[in-house]
Amino acid sequence: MKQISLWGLIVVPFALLATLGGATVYLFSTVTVSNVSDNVGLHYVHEIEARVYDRVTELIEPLNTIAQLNRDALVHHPEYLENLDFLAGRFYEQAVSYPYMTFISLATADGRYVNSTRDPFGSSHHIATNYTTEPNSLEAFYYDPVSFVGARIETEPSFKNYNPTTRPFYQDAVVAGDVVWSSIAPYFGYQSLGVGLSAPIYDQDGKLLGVTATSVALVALDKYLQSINLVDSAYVFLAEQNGDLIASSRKVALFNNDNGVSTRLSLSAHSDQVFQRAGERFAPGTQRIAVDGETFLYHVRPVELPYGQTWYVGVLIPESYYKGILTEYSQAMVLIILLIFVSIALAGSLIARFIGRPILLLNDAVNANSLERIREIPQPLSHVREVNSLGEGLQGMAYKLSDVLQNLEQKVAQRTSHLKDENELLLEQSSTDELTGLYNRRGFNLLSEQALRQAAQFDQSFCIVLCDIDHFKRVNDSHGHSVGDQALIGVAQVLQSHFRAHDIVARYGGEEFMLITVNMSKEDILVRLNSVRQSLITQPVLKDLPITLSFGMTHLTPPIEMDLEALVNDVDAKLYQAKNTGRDKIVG
Ligand SMILES: Nc1nc2c(ncn2[C@@H]2O[C@H](COP(=O)(O)OP(=O)(O)OP(=O)(O)O)[C@@H](O)[C@H]2O)c(=O)[nH]1
Repeated sequence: MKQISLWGLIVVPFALLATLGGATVYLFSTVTVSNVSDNVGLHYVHEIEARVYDRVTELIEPLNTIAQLNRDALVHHPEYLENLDFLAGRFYEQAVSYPYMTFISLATADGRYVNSTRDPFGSSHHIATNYTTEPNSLEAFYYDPVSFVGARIETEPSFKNYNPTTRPFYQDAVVAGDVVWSSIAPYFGYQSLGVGLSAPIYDQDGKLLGVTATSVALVALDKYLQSINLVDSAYVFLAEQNGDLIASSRKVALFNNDNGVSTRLSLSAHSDQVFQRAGERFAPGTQRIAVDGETFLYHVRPVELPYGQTWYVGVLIPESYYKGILTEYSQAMVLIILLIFVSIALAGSLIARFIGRPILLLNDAVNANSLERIREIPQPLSHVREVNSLGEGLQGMAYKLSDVLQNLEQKVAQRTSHLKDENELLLEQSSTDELTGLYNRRGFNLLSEQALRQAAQFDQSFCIVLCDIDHFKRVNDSHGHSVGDQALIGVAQVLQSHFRAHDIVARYGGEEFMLITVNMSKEDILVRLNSVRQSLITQPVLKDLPITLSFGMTHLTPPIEMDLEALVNDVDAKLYQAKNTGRDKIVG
């Protein structure tokens, strides 16, 4: 079976997963970026538009509310027209809460005029009338909480022959017979466009009593658009249906005053190319326009105002911005996923290291086939409890095995030595004749070859003698077998006592003895054999029962050339000869 390391088992799958996961997220995010990017862009656009929309309605609402309030009040209380100072105070107080409410005014059908005038840039707020000091003389006055029209403000300019009934705000309202928008135009003396509502006031009989009007400074919207924290290269504007700008996110003069004639700035006449292109393609809805290599998502939304008025808010954002955000987002996702997988792989690698290395160490120690190596395994082996306990278990086992082996070795040594002793005993027993204690035939065979080799090697004489007790059967028959045994033991002792310790004296058969001497002269041997014969006579082994021996003898002098078998046959033949020729003799 194919094997894989623990490290490979943990790290490789996570590395593959990281690659696969990263690639999948990258592909998915790339597709997603292209699919959802426009939605993201539009979402951003709609959010800006909604903010502009809210700001416009917030600015316009009091314009309408106050005009309506004042018209309704005067319709139901035409007697108020008798006290225009009171109305001046009322207008002033109405304007206080609205910083950009530049004018709240009333022009009566008989040409009197009163208003609350507020500087759109916040430097002054006062009352103006054209009747206080002299008819048709438009002058500025402080607000007075008691008399409403307070002291005249000398620093403010005054205008003679001011007849409000000839002014467009009055004329337009009368012609329309209802609330009407003024056209958007610059205020006299102020760098701000303004727009107003004029409401004609009729009594119960339908008779025109005058016109009340409100006006608001559109610089509020211009400032607001410039205050929006737009992304780089994004644009937002507010324009009328004809493309004339009301406000824009780029700070630029929205009108020109040339010798008292004012000209509004239109989108298509804007100095910025993006506004120009937006002006050319100015229509509600979503479009894409390209300017200088940059593509913009362009959306125009109508802002519906009361009395049929519609303005338009336009937003342009560069595609690179929102696509860039999404791409960055998706790249961050890919990076995070890769980081997560790499972290997991690293953690896995550490785990593999914590588990795998100690296991390899254990494996090496076990494979070394040495209990010593296992006993030398460092402790603690690992920070992982299970692996550590495996190491401890193995080490404990190695110690126990060592003890067992040591005991075993001792036992084997003891047993071996015992066996050796037993072997030696057995060997001795197997070479020794039990009855006489002489070598038996096996012992003789073992030693006689060795003696023959020695004599041949060292050029020594070699003598072999075979002797047999004469008529031994009779001994057994007449005295019993155990007496026969005593005779055998006695003869053996006599033979052995007449030869050297290293000479070989063996019981060769029942009552046959074999004798081998090396390096002993024939004469010396004959002397010894005869001495044996003599000893058996003088010192009989059995009382009253003389024992004689017959001998066959072969004595060789160097060089020794006969083998043992031939020598045995030779002495056997000589013994046979001794037996057949009267016994109790030596044939050699
Ligand atoms: N007691 C006793 N007798 C033995 C032993 N081994 C052999 N014999 C006897 O030795 C006798 C040998 O007899 P034979 O072979 O006929 O020879 P012999 O009677 O000695 O006659 P010759 O050799 O011709 O002189 C037998 O009676 C055997 O029973 C033994 O270990 N003990």
